[in-house]
Amino acid sequence: MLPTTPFDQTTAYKKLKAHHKTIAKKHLRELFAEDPDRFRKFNIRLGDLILDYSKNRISTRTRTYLVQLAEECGLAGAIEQMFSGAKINATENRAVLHVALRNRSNVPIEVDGKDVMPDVNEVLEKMKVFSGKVRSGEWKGYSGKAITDLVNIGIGGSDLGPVMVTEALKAYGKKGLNLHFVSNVDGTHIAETLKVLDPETTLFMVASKTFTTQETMANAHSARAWFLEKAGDEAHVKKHFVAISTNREQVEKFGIDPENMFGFWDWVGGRYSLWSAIGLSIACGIGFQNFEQLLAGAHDMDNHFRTTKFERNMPVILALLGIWYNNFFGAESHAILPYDQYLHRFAAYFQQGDMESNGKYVGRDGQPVSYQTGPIIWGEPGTNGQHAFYQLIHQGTKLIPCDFIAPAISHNPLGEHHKMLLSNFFAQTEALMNGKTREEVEAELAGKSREEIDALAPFKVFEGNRPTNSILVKKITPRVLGSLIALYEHKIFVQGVLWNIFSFDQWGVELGKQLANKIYPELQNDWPISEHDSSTNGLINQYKRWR
Ligand SMILES: O=P(O)(O)OC[C@H]1O[C@H](O)[C@H](O)[C@@H](O)[C@@H]1O
Repeated sequence: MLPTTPFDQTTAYKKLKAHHKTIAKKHLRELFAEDPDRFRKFNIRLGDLILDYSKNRISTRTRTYLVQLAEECGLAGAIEQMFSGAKINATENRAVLHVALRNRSNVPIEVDGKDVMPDVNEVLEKMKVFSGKVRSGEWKGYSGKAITDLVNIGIGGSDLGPVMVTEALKAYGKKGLNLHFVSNVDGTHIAETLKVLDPETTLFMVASKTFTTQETMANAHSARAWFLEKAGDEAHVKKHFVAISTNREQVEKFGIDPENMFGFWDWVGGRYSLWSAIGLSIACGIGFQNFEQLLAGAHDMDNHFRTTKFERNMPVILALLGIWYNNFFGAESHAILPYDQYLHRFAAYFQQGDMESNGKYVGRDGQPVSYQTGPIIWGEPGTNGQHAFYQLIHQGTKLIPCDFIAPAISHNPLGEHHKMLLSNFFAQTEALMNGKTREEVEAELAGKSREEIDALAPFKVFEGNRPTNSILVKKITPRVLGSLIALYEHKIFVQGVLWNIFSFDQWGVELGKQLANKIYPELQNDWPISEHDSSTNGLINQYKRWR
């Protein structure tokens, strides 16, 4: 179902364009001074999460127009299509049903007339049994010892989600069971990982939706060779290798017992797959009950997203604010800044989630779009970011909307640390909003000569008016994390709908794979190459001389 009017031709877009001219002149300080009730008007709470979006360059009128934009672009219909299993990933002719993976209500969801929930639950049950055995020590390696180390071998969506979540929920980890993640085809990654491992007590999880990804297959073969060097007998492989994939045939070809295969389906996108069997390392790391809590948290957000009016709908509001800066203020990037060390891979995770989903210039009608689509996503945890790149956010020439995320309760309540951390969290959004006026700077420099003040003051003035969202959560529990991830997933979905692009394919990634596959055979001998441009030839030939 394609929208009839392009995004930038809708009535709401035109209204927003005109409205932008007035509101862009306003300072956030003025908006707050005019309306003491902004916090109440611009916050949304769901369970243990609160989104305060009052420090944005918006008024209630902006929100009204943005919501109209969503309505005109057919968002309500699009949400229903996704939840009901329509094949909205049209270029691959697939449904998009990560919501089914965490559908704790078990209400049937059909794809091609078949309810997917029994299959989903069957795999969850298998994950429960397996993770239980690994954690309890019942699962034994070939020499009869319990497993002490799990190595997830996967890349992209088969790596980033499990890494991010197991790091975020490290406080729920199990002593004596260590998790490792190998993704890069650079031999250093697997070599350094294996250095500290013992084949007798190591279990590899080869995670790949397609089971053909070059990097993952190369790492899996090297892991197998390393294992067999000590274990000797091929028959031992089944105690130390499991597969997570949609491709049974390739799994068998690799030599992994189908008994040890955890399946999922083509309607699970790689970057939305941590809720599926791809989350097996998560379930092993934090325990299946906690994994279920993670699913439950996502399900809470799914229900909120599906049923709440757009004005009060967290993912919709986050998405619309992103569109406001991206398409009206010309912002090119968006920073995600968690004030929580456990969330140190959160921004990296959503680099794939967002940029692989919405990094597209062709609309759903096959024509190039006439407006900006997905932003550049980046970020690091606070306070480290403050001492690195915040200078540019405060005083640079670029507008960078930021999401600040923090838990009220720390898992590690050590002395005054958490209060210090949170005082930075609150202070930064306030400072980004207010900036520092010339008067304030002069007051600060009181006592210095007029000459000194005039020389220094321009550099110490901050114009402020930098927009931020604050997401304050009670504590980073599995349930809260589930909601938080689903919040961003749906934000991405909403933006894709409004920009009228296909958010669930990734043809752009294919090019890199094809090109590498073409050059790979050319590196098998020492003959000079002349088939490429002079730069590529020059580099390859130098490499051949040096290696
Ligand atoms: O899980 P796999 O089939 O090995 O795919 C791993 C990754 O491959 C490519 O990079 C895709 O663009 C990603 O979306 C995917 O997550």
